[in-house]
Amino acid sequence: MDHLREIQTDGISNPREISRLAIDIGGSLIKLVYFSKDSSDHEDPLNDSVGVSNGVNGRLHFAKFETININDCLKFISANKLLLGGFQHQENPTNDRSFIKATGGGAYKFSDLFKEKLGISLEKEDEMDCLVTGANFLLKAVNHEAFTYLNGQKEFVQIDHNDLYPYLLVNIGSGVGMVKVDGDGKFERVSGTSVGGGTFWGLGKLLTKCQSFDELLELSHRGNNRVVDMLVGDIYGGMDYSKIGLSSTAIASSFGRAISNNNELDDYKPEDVSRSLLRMISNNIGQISYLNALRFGLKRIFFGGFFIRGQSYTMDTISVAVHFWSKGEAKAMFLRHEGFLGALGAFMSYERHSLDDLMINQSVQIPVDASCGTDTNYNPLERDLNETESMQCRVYQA
Ligand SMILES: Nc1ncnc2c1ncn2[C@@H]1O[C@H](COP(=O)(O)OP(=O)(O)O)[C@@H](O)[C@H]1O
Ligand SMILES: CC(C)(COP(=O)(O)O)[C@@H](O)C(=O)NCCC(=O)O
Repeated sequence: MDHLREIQTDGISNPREISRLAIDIGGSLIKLVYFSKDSSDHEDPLNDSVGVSNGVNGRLHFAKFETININDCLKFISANKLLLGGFQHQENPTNDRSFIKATGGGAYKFSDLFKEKLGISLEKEDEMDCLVTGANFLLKAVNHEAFTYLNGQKEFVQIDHNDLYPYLLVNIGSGVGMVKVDGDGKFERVSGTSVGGGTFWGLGKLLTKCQSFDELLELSHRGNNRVVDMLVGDIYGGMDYSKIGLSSTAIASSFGRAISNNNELDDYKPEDVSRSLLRMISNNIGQISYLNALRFGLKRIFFGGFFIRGQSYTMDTISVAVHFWSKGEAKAMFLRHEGFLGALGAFMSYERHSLDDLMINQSVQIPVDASCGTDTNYNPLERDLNETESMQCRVYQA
């Protein structure tokens, strides 16, 4: 995890310019979102497009840590002085923060630890609320946020703000939550499954003995699931079962091949096991998602959560499942800031409350000019942003 810290510190040129931190502490990962003011920026009273004044230019930064390494996260916050208000600090130097917005189960579990180690309270925001706020924010404010992925082709989706709702939001974290979203703050958690990212990582670790999630993913790239999975053709003597629409190469039973001989786990290559597991879990989530979309007549399904990690195979499997089961009626879409929805929602929640004590009435409006990675050689078609992205944005005074 150390490398994550190094990468993330790169973006902070002047720690005193950091302000407004929000945190999402999940079952597997801790996600941080924080704002840094551009050092050259002067508060600008002009903002004709949204009718508010005193905007501050800066960047939103994203960082993540494994929840089991929470001490690394605490050190990162401390070392980079993320708890000190940056631009508001100059105006009122005595106004140090005493709380940060936090969501996810860990906001409860680790509340005392934050108080003890950083002297800060975690102001808890509901996880589902934050997920939806984060997703709506990204879909409305960020160019090139949502994309489809089918047959290796990534295609960005133009979001029509007037025709965004309803949609199904599927967050694949440790477990999986499925939320029907009808508008800003209007949503219902309609389903979920415990077979999610934690299952892939946990089972994968036991079966392959690999040491990190990235290693498990790496293994899956090299694997062949057909060695482990039982295909329709294995059962039907190489033939399709065309009467019910199953080709001979369709998986009839994930891991089913392991019963057909006397092989032990050691007889299988870890990469084949990893690939089969990834496919099984992705396919299952795709299918359950489609069934829930069907329940409510939803055509659009947005997938978030760090299980996805921008992985072609994962996205392709989910997309194929949605496409297959819906007969092409429903569309699977993915989000570039996949794992940061909750943290972004918590960040946005500063706006919804009185910030008198905290921010001298400063609040984030949806940044109409938000765009991603503006000053790097950014190519949204090629980059996986999970680790290093920051987003140009503007914070407005209410
Ligand atoms: N570096 C990583 N370490 C552990 N799990 C990871 C990592 N990157 C991606 N994952 C996957 O992402 C899942 C967690 O996704 P996330 O959206 O952060 O959920 P949570 O809020 O439950 O932590 C893990 O269960 C695992 O499948
Ligand atoms: C309990 C949770 C909301 C916690 O969120 P997470 O840390 O997994 O992102 C999630 O794991 C979940 O929705 N699990 C599925 C439980 C179920 O519906 O069966």
